Amino acid sequence: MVTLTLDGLTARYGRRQILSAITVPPLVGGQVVAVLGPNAAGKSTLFRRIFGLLAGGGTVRITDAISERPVAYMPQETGVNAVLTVYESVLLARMQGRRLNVKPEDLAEVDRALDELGIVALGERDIGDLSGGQRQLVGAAQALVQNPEILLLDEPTSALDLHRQIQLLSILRRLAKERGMLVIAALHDLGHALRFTDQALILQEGRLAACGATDDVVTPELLRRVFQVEARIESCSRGRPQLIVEAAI
Ligand SMILES: Nc1ncnc2c1ncn2[C@@H]1O[C@H](COP(=O)(O)OP(=O)(O)OP(=O)(O)O)[C@@H](O)[C@H]1O
Repeated sequence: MVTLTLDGLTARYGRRQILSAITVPPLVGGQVVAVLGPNAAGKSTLFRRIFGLLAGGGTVRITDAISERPVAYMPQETGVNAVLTVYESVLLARMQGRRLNVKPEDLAEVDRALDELGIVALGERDIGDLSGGQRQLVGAAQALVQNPEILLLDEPTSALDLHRQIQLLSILRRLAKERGMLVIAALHDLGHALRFTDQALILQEGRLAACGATDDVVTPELLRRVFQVEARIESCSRGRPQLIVEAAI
């Protein structure tokens, strides 16, 4: 199974240090990992550093990958500056780094990604004409169509309605298990993190405040210390953890 190890990662913008020595024990495929933290904690910077868009100290080690390009990345903001249909944009994402020699299996993968995300009906629409939420699902399709072993998603649910948030997180969880994929997603909804993710990395001011099984790590004490909210975690009638926020501190 693919494994990602982060060892002493640092990153800076100009002279400003953003990430300080982020060391994370091996993250193994088949699970969903949440990257959590307040605004400006360094979540997007960590994704850019892992994907190689940003240089810095420390090492990003990927072991036991099968493909040559095992990582796909969906940024927080997916710019739309091309006149392409949704289908074309997802196909283009599929062909990244390869000659534009489209094979039937490439088209099948595009169909599969659109189908997984429930956006087949958007296929012929221009991406520039989509709503924010629709565009976010297309961004997820563009990442998924690459059949990555490691999928990095920067706030993939921020523009989605509640139904689609739950749908996308459920799909990611299923695909992680089915394909042995390592899904790493930045999330602001800690309740969703508790329900849909196996592990969590908590960032605070560019440092790793905690990491481990989400249930173990997201505690009232951490919510107070890092997220500055007074909150409880209770079990719902189905035994799932439920986050109840009392107040901002
Ligand atoms: N291109 C850039 N140039 C300079 N500073 C940047 C740049 N991008 C981000 N920063 C700074 O780096 C820090 C971390 O930003 P980052 O976007 O990684 O945070 P984040 O945890 O993803 O935040 P959010 O939850 O608000 O999306 C912030 O202080 C931000 O102002």
